[in-house]
Amino acid sequence: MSEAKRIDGKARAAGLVERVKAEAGALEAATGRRPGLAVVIVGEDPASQVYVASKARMAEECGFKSVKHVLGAETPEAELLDLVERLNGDPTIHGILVQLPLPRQIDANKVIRAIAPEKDVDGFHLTNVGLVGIGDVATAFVPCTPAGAMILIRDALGEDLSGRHAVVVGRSNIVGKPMAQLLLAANATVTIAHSRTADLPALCRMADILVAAVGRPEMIRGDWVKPGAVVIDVGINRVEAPEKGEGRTRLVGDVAYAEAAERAAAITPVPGGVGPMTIAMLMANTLVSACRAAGRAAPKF
Ligand SMILES: Nc1nc(=O)c2c([nH]1)NC[C@@H]1CN(c3ccc(C(=O)N[C@@H](CCC(=O)O)C(=O)O)cc3)C=[N+]21
Repeated sequence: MSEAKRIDGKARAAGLVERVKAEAGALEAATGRRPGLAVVIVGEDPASQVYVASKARMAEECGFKSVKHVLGAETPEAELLDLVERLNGDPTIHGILVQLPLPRQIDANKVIRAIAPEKDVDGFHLTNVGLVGIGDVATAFVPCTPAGAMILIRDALGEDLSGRHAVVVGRSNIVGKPMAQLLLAANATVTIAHSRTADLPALCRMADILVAAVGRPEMIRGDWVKPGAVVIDVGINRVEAPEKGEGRTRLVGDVAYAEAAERAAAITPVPGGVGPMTIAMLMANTLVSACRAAGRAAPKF
């Protein structure tokens, strides 16, 4: 039985971060300006706290100014909108990320629309969504998770995906839809599947590129994978791990890794796959925003 190549997203992300760091140094040397990233978190969700902490750590690692705003879980929407307005007007801040999900009293769509599109390093604002929609991925801020996944796919298969069938399982605005659009922009033939798709296993077996973004632990089984496929697992699910002891947990993806690895040509692990790439792309987007604000040509990632 042949074993798939394990795609090392952690190492690839570290390489990207090194490049971001070097470019940030060059920007500062030329203009005296440092990229600035503001991360806003509302409420105390422990998982969110961990992600926010790693984003702040990585920003500092890149030599960025990094600010974190932690607001109480009961914060009114108007107060968050005020903060976004202040960050929009702050010339030392080039990227604004409002951690999702938000508490129920806050309309996330309204908040995202309040972020200045040129500081929307998550790529969630309608302007950036529209730019990706028309295929202008060079101008847009592309959402970090699909952007990072796309780099791994290009590493495996090259720039041009003509003739390849990509199946994206999941239709969210933050992963599934933009992922499909990026694959289309690279000339892949794209199918978007979701919970209402008929015979999902059979459809997945047709995929040369299989992207799993459903949020269901190990839902995609080994026999759903076409032999030789490239499998990108976007899922990050925390499950109980009694084998590690009472009350312990571990992370698994949306793909049953060991089974799928027996058939795939290449596959991303969880952890250590798409997750670290997401954070690296956030740094890349923030650097690009700072370069644009300084009127300098931005590097391509
Ligand atoms: N406005 C907004 N933008 C986001 O980009 C955003 C968000 N809200 N809300 C939450 C999700 C989640 N997310 C992750 C990023 C990296 C890892 C990551 O690096 N994971 C590591 C493992 C981390 C661990 O061990 O817990 C890995 O996969 O190897 C995970 C999750 C970004 N998100």
